[in-house]
Amino acid sequence: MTRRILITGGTGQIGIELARQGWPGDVDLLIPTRGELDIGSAESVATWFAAHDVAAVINCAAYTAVDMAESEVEAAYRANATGPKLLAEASAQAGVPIVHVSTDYVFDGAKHGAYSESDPTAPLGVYGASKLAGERAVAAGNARSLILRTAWVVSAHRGNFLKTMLRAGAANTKLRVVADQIGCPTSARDVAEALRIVTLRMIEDVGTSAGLYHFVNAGEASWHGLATEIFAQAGMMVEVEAITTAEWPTPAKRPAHSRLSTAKIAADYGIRPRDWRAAVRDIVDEMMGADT
Ligand SMILES: NC(=O)C1=CN([C@@H]2O[C@H](COP(=O)(O)OP(=O)(O)OC[C@H]3O[C@@H](n4cnc5c(N)ncnc54)[C@H](OP(=O)(O)O)[C@@H]3O)[C@@H](O)[C@H]2O)C=CC1
Ligand SMILES: Cc1cn([C@H]2C[C@H](O)[C@@H](COP(=O)(O)OP(=O)(O)O[C@H]3O[C@@H](C)C(=O)[C@@H](O)[C@H]3O)O2)c(=O)[nH]c1=O
Ligand SMILES: [Mg+2]
Repeated sequence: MTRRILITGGTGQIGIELARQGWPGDVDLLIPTRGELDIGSAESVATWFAAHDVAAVINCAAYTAVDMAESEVEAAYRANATGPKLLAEASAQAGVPIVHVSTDYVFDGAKHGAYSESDPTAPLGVYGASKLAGERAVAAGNARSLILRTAWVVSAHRGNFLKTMLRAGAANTKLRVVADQIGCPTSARDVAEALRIVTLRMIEDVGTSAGLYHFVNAGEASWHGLATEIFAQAGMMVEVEAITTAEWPTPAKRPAHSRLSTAKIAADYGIRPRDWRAAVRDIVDEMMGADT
């Protein structure tokens, strides 16, 4: 029997990589456009689930514009809190698991070690707060739920810091980038692989570990360190000046230290992420080889 998996956010960074994963032959991915399934609309979600039978849901749809969220509060909560709530309830109703993606921005960044799943959350901005509301709605709405927090996602697709740097570096010989925000740069492809593994386990329901998990690539960097590595890998001569957060004012406050520990997903799922530099190399190669 075919196992159908609903993937929302199929045009986003992680959604695109999920579609490219090597799935078992009996898995059929259903990847509706936002027009076909608007996760923020109760009517759209009800209509879609009435018309389709699925074995699991992976929610990669979200409002991800961190600075714009500060002024577009309703839009952020619609996609990041209402949407996950509706999907959790619809999947629970159908008796199937939901895997939901969340973010390091649920933390305030005051901790100096890596955050574990049991650390208290305290988002600094609207994006993080709306994502935290989404996490809670998913956990409350479906007992068979797994929330995967990731961070600093980069890929050859859509908008992300790596693509911003390559574009800015092509137009400027010198850039200024904050060096006092530390996190874990993470490949969308590697997140997608982790999502594939946990989702198949959730469907099979054998010794399944539901709940909260962190997945990021190994190592840590500042945005300045990430930019420097991107230009080195791309062979671009761009001078990257290290600046402080105060020297780059933005509408949203961002966590200073948001490294995530991956000890739990390693222990429960055997997932051991590679170093972020190897992940960046693959993306730069992909972008230099062909235009995506
Ligand atoms: N980017 C990052 O650095 C990080 C992301 N995350 C989380 O990972 C997940 C995926 O992020 P990423 O792939 O980068 O996101 P993108 O911004 O690349 O893509 C967002 C996706 O969500 C879709 N979408 C937005 N609103 C709706 C809606 N109402 N109904 C249906 N679809 C909608 C978009 O569709 P359309 O093309 O129509 O706009 C798009 O497919 C999100 O949960 C995000 O919070 C976590 C940590 C870091
Ligand atoms: C473009 C640019 C940004 N910056 C700074 C601004 C900011 O502090 C930092 C990162 O900028 P960005 O806006 O690209 O990153 P941001 O959108 O904050 O990235 C976040 O996105 C959401 C969706 C997440 O979930 C997080 O994990 C994280 O990946 O770099 C510079 O210092 N110089 C520059 O030239
Ligand atoms: Mg951004």
